[in-house]
Amino acid sequence: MTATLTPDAKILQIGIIGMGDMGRMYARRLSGAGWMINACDRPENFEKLKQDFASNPLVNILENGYLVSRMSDYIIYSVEAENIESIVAMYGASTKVGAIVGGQTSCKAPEIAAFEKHLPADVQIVSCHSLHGPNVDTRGQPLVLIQHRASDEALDLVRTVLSCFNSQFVYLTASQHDKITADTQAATHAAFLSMGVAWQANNQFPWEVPRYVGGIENVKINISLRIYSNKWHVYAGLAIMNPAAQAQILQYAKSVTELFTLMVEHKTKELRDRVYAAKKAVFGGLPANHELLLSDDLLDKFSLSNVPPQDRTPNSHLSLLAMVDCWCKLGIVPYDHMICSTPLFRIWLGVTEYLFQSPGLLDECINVALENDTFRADDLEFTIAARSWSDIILFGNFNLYRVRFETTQNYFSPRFPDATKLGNEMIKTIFEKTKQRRLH
Ligand SMILES: NC(=O)C1=CN([C@@H]2O[C@H](COP(=O)(O)OP(=O)(O)OC[C@H]3O[C@@H](n4cnc5c(N)ncnc54)[C@H](OP(=O)(O)O)[C@@H]3O)[C@@H](O)[C@H]2O)C=CC1
Ligand SMILES: O=C(O)C(=O)Cc1ccc(O)cc1
Repeated sequence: MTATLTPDAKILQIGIIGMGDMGRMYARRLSGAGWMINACDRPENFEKLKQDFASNPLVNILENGYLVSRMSDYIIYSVEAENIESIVAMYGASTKVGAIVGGQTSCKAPEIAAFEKHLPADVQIVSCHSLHGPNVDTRGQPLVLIQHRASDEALDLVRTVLSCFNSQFVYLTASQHDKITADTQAATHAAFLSMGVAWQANNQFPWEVPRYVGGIENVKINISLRIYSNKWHVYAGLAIMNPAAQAQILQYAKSVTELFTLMVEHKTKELRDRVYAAKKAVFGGLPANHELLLSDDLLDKFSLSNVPPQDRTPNSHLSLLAMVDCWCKLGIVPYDHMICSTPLFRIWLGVTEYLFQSPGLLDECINVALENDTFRADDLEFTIAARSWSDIILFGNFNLYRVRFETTQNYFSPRFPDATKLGNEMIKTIFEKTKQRRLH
């Protein structure tokens, strides 16, 4: 290791390759803590990036990843997962002798494979993953560190640099990371992506529809719009490139289809037995005094709609019934994965818990599912959407994923500013409210 790798020396130079949403957030926060940053995006973005960071003397914008790699002691690749192999193939050989390299991609198997293939043997590998989006307060959020090919000293250095986020470090291997994040993210995203496609297919903006009123509906709308306001490749990458994720998404689509079939066939006993078996598997281990993570009062505050919450229409909540059924079929107890939970996952778990554990609500939902056609057309489109997302992901088709995602993104885009504002508030409030009893 070179002399510059002393943890407390801020002469250490940090490289960031890929100055998109996450790269910029890292550059701002790390330079804010006094670290010197060398950063680049694609060469064609050089001038614009230079202008954007002109007022920050600690961020040195360079033309490309060769220059960043040559000058920096700890380099973070913050690029699209789909392109990690080709980008590391370009710049990896220029990495400064003895430096540490890591990546921010959401799926670690391809990232680590690219590092092993293209980085010189003297380079150490410590990867990371902030388990939240670029606009979330980093404090208290999980930040995974993967000491893959590195000394304890190198891990210490990475920890020292990233400690300014005040996140919660979680130490995992790459394969543990991929397995756990598949459990927390894959089916969660599939559910919200399917809601967006279904609403569009029925040509509706749900906050304008009186039956989409109330706490749980607010969460569905805000989070679905939040996902669609992000970049398509973030979700495509973690779903398509993580083999463990594919099994989850397939099972989610299967659960949606099978439950919907039981609903339209009015198979009361089968539906009830199946839902209650899932409830037992997922929530049966909770202590008797377990307090619900969320309450309707809390969630009623975050509505894009003008309709008062007391006019709530009971919903069949197919997306939530299927989520718990999916966890049950795969033997997943979501509470075991709180160490790798994103804000969206925690909220989604809170909502499922609310539906399954609030007295009377689950029975109301099963009755609506069997006897009431108010949500039938929505549930049909939701089922088709879930199947369609699972096909796209299983075929590994990035182009089709992009087209499908961006079509729905365009449809909802006028409401993104409002939804983002409301979503940030919602995440902040829920985070504060649940701080004392986060389940890890
Ligand atoms: N957004 C999120 O919520 C989170 C994302 N992540 C992961 O972090 C990574 C980055 O995500 P995010 O910042 O959101 O995505 P962005 O698309 O905003 O950022 C990626 C950046 O890398 C640039 N890039 C592409 N090729 C090169 C290259 N050869 N040299 C330098 N830069 C290049 C891209 O340019 P161009 O756009 O021109 O291709 C883009 O600006 C992804 O792997 C994602 O999965 C992790 C946690 C959360
Ligand atoms: O919270 C979520 O699930 C998000 O949508 C943000 C996100 C996206 C990708 C990640 O790798 C981590 C977090």
